Amino acid sequence: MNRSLVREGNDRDAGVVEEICGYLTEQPPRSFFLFAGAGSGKTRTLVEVLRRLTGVVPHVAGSGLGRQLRLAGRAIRVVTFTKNAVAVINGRLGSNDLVNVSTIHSFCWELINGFDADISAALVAVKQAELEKELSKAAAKKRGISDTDIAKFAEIEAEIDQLGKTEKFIYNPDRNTFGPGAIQHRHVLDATAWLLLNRPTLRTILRDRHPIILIDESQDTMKGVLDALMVLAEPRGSGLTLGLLGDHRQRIYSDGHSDLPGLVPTGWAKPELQMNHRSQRRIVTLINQIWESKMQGRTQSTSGVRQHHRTEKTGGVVRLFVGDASQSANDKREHEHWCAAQMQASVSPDAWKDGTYQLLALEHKLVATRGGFLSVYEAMDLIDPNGAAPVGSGENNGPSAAKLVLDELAQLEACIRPDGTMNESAMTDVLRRNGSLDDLPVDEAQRNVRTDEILNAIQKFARICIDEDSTIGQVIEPVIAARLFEVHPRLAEAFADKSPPPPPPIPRKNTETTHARIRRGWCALFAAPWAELVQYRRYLAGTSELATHQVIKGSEFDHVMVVMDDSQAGGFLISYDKLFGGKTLSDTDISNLSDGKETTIDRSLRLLYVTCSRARESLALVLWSTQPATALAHINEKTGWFAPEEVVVIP
Ligand SMILES: Nc1ncnc2c1ncn2[C@@H]1O[C@H](COP(=O)(O)OP(=O)(O)OP(=O)(O)O)[C@@H](O)[C@H]1O
Repeated sequence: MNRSLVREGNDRDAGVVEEICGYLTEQPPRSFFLFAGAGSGKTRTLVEVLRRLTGVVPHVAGSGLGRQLRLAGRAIRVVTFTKNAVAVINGRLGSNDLVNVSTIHSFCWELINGFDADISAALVAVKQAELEKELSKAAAKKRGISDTDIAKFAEIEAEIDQLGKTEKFIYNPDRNTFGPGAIQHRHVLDATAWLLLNRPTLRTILRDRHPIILIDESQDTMKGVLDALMVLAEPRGSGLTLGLLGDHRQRIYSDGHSDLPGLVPTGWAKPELQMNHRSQRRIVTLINQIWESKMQGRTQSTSGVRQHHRTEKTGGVVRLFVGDASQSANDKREHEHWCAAQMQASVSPDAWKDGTYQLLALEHKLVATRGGFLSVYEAMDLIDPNGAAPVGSGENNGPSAAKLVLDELAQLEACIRPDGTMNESAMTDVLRRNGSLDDLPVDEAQRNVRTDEILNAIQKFARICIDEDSTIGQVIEPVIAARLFEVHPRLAEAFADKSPPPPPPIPRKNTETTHARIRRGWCALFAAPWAELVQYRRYLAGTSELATHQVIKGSEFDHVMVVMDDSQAGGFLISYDKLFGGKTLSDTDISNLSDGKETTIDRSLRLLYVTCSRARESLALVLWSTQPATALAHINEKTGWFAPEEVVVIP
């Protein structure tokens, strides 16, 4: 179905809702891929389609579909990337029994939960494939299979054995689950993808429940699940219709397909949203230019819809600040404040004050450095790499084994007055809430002994807590000794073990067993400053003005500063310095390029695209380059992205 009317201005996309309703109500219905760029109003489009298909807004074909769904007890399934997105769609849609909205994790778990024997078979098959991959990787090593490799194989084999024996699996889509039978997010997605392809009953159940599935952020949706659903949706009329919404320019996870639009079957419809309702003209122009730039080192195509800004959004301020990467982290932080002051002078006196702009960093380690909680973050990352940082798709509570320091002790610390004394009534509340007073002895004398023990421990805790030099190990010592709270067995065991940490592995030379990594993490956590926890907890809770690109999916802010500092990024997959010409391409980049494989430039460009497109009004890009003069020359002569007055040298 083509849009019969050519629309202009802000109404350019006004026909897309009707177009999609048409595809989904045709006989047989037609799957589609909606190309929806940054700020294009994807959520609004989705909600308007759902309203029409379920009879909330009168629509002739839509109300017919709604009636059929209701009579058959079926519902349209919407899969989104974050819990927040689920809440937004449900909020806008209102109560509607013909639509189920959930994250991909909940969707998959609802589908497979209870089929324990099947989950076991699927996970064993997936792990077996992983083991075979590890075996052939190790066998190909020049120096032969190492002892650590053998230990790693044994770990995987033990996992396979365990999974094969598990009779009941437990899982919570919103947080990491522990204990017998507990499986993690990745397992649930892997098992679902495997089962959809290998168990016909599950396919029938899915089609019976949800004849239409709409998937938001499809560019980042785990390939395995997406592929399985795409198989089920073919041929047209198979009983399952898919609607994928996405923007390949905004792909930031390696889980997603590298070229989703290229994989969409030919019979699918491909509607497009062309507007960017979010940003001012200058920002929209910049993101168009970034995407279209044919720079050296790029393999991904420049395909994608050139966006139009709203007619009334004709302003916007963009600056690129370039400084020397060899400065200390503290100097960089101070200079970033200086950049904010320059932005304030260019934008308005009310903008760019502390707390009024969002700082986006490349990755968690950089945020942790800027936020002053690097030791705690690195330790938590060793303890549980999946739980240490906020990911945006669920509640971020940190590693669950470290709950004592992240939760109960934070509550207790909040009862300490600035002079170091305790607010006793607040403290009693905390103890009561956490069940610490439940088991007081009945005998009065013993009861008094126990209460004294508790009070002494709390006083000691308070004293150590307010000392800025205290380590986490020192603070928790009296708490554990007096058994003030229930302590996770893994924390208790790690604290009791006084052996030194194992040495860290040499990067790219040797691997490390999971056990050794976790042990290093606990040792690092006990040695880390207690004072860092405050910032770390804020970061986890999402209340800090610092964030990484991963958690800002779908978010928007008036003023955004993107800090680009490869030296503190802690990875080699991304390099802004290469993107802006401060560094030349490596041999690996050049070999990837000639093999047509994704390069550092491809990944860095997409990240830049995502971060820049979060800004509504103004955008400051701060590049810390190893060769600032070379980068500046490249920026001015080669990119064409910035006017001369938009490029500022950091003194
Ligand atoms: N038709 C519209 N008219 C006016 N404003 C709109 C319209 N559609 C969306 N907006 C506004 O534009 C902004 C971006 O919309 P939204 O967050 O839904 O975009 P998105 O497509 O999800 O973007 P992204 O993929 O970048 O997260 C929001 O502030 C939204 O309220």
